[in-house]
Amino acid sequence: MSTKALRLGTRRSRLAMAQSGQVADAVSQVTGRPVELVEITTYGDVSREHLAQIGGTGVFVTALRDALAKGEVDFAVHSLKDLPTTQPENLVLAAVPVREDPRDVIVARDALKFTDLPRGARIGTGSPRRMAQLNAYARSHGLDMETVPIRGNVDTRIGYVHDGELDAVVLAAAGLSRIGRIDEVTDFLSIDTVLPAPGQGALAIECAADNASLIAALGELDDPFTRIAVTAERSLLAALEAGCSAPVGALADLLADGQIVNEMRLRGVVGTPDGTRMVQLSTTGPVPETHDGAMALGRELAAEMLAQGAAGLMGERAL
Ligand SMILES: NCc1[nH]cc(CCC(=O)O)c1CC(=O)O
Repeated sequence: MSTKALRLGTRRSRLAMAQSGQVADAVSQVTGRPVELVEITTYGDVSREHLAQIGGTGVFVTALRDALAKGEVDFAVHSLKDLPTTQPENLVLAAVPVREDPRDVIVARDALKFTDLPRGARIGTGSPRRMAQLNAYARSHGLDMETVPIRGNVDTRIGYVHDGELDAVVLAAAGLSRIGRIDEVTDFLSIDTVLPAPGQGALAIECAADNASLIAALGELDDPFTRIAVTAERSLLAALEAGCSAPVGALADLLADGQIVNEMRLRGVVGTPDGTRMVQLSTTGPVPETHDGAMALGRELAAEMLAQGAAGLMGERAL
C-alpha cells in the first residue's frame, strides 16, 4: 500500500480546520498514511452578504468540490448540514462518522438560560429555522424577546455577547465542541423547543466516485446509524424542496427498548421566521435498513407536512 500523503481539502475557518484536523487524525489511523491539509477559500468565506441573500445552498462547498473534481485534493470534510441534498455524480460521501450532539445551544451574558432572558432580550441568529422556532416558543410561552439577524463565524458571533451588543446568540453544540468552546454554552436548547438543521452535528467525508481504494479506506469511519438518520433528515429537506438556509428543522433519532434499538423517530418542522405559523410533525417506525428506506421515510413525512401547508411557510424556495 502507498505511503504517500493523502491531501485533505479544507476551508480555513477555525471550525473547518478543527474538524478537518480531527478527521485527518482518524484517516491517518485507518489508512496508515500521513494526511496533509490543503487550505481552500470558498465564496461563503469571502462574501460579506447575508447567506440568505447570496442564496442557493452550498456556498461553502463548491470550492472544495471543484478542488476534488480537479484532483487537487484526495478528500474533503464537510459539515453535513451545509451540504446541498443533491449529490454530484463524480463524488461520493465515503463516510458519515458518528454524529455529535445535534442540539442548538445559546451562549448568553451572565450565564443566563434561554427562559431566564429578561424582557426585550436580543438574541442573535442568522438562521430562519432558529428564528422561526425561538419566536414561536417565545410567543406561546409569553416571553418577550427579539431575534436579531447576524452572520459570521462562531468566534465572531460569540463576540457579540462579550461586546454587550446582544444578550445571547444561538449556535450548534457540535461546532462549539469541535473548536473547544463548549464550556461557554449557557443553555442547551431542548429538541422539543428547537429542532436542529437536517444533518446538524454530523460530518461528511467526500472523495472522487472512481477512487475505490480510498472509498473503502474512508468507509471505516462510517457510522451506519448516523448515515441512516441524516439520510432521512436530508430526504425530508429535499422533498420540501428547501435549501440549507430554509426554515426547516429535522431530526431522526433511535428509540431503544432497554439495550435494544428498535425504532427510529423522524421529526420535522417548517415555520415562518416570525414564528407565527408552524407545521411540525413526527413519525415513528422500524429503523430503515437501507438508504432507499431512509429516503422513503423522509419523503413520507415531507408529504404530510406539505399536505398541512408547509410550502406556504418557506418563502422563496431553493432551486
Ligand atoms: N451554519 C454554519 C455551521 N455549519 C456547521 C456548523 C457546526 C455544527 C455542525 O457541524 O452541524 C455551523 C455553526 C453553527 O451553526 O453554529
